[in-house]
Amino acid sequence: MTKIDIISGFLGAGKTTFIKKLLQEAIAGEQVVLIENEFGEIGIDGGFLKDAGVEIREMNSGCICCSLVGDFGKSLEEVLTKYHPDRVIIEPSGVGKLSDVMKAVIDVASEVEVTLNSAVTIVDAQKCRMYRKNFGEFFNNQIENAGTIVLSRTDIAPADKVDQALQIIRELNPNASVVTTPCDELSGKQLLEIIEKPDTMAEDLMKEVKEHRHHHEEGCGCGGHHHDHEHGEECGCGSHDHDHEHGEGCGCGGHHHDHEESECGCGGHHHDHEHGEECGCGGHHHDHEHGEECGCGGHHHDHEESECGCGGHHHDHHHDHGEECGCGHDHDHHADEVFSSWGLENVASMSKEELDKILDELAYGDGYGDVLRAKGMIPGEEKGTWLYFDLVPEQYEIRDGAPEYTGKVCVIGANLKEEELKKSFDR
Ligand SMILES: Nc1nc2c(ncn2[C@@H]2O[C@H](COP(=O)(O)OP(=O)(O)OP(=O)(O)O)[C@@H](O)[C@H]2O)c(=O)[nH]1
Repeated sequence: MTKIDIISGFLGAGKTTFIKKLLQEAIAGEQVVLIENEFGEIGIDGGFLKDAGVEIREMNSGCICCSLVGDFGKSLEEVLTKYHPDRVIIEPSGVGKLSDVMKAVIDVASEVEVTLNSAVTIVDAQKCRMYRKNFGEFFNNQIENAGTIVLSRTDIAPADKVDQALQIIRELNPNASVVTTPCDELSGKQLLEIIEKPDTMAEDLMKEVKEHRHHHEEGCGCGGHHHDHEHGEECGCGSHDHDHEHGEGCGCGGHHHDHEESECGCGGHHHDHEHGEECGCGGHHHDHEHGEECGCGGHHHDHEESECGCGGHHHDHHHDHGEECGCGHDHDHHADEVFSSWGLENVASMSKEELDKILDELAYGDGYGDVLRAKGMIPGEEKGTWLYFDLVPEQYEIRDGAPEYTGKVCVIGANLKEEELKKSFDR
């Protein structure tokens, strides 16, 4: 049965680096298909992985978590039937919600014989706190749903940053295995062993799928999206119209739940859940604890220490007592409400010094907006030389690389100043 591994992580966390290590050192003999979902417009990662003989599917036109769920499912099914690979590695976009990607896989698993083998999240040890504070809605979800968390940059991060990151991870997900040893010091095989350890989240979901499949086989045969589940039954099927009885948890990722006796009254897209009930459904909703009412009619609540950067409606609510937000904004934004990307092809040559000056501003200044990730390959001044770069906040590198067919740049962030980017790169 094909194994599916999801390797998630925020923008620039180190997903590709980690996948390359697995491919080279742990699963070299297997037939692997990699499905990459880049948020940026231009697929820049693809090139070097192809050299490893891996079949790559790029999905660059949106986010698996949002509108592409259906397309993603189709793409995954196609890959499975066409290649019958031993393993499919999914690299969701850095701003994808892991729970959504897991649900999309589970959806496919109810139709095709595959198993969700692992859900891994790579977390940048140096920037964990900052990302939780500013982009908690996306960042926390990736941590909360992971079976294994791999801390990246523990080779360069100060010890106190690593401790801080660990503390945050433990708050959000007490159960995941956490790799704190720098990946360079571990072999790919060791890493694979850790991620293949029984992953309760993935296992629980798979159990639900099997039960669901069984239920199907038994004879609904409708092929459609309407199932009734009895008390205490869990479906996890990711479809949209289910009736669940009182107190039942569904985890289905759909949009219509009927639960009695609770009303938030906020006018947002949400589900009603009983006291202390958790839905985890990935729908548009707010979490209100016990008898809390917001009644604001708007869609965003600000919680202390959190900024979403989405430019939307913000209200200040302080949800005390057993508050569950943790980030917060337990409200669903689509990634493209918060983040945008800017890309350019046919970038003209520039000197290393010129590029360094631009990258310095991208990484440390605010002249281009809140830049979270930039990468590219640009012809250097001397004929035949190429400058490759990788950037995350407060960190970048420029390295020499092989000629590409054209110069490309991709920048991802919040509130990007596109005019300024254009002035710098499109000269
Ligand atoms: N020092 C150090 N650098 C790292 C580590 N992991 C990743 N990097 C660097 O961080 C940059 C981004 O790494 P990628 O592996 O491309 O990150 P990603 O998560 O795939 O990025 P996107 O898919 O573009 O969001 C690269 O320059 C890597 O060399 C690490 O553990 N230590």
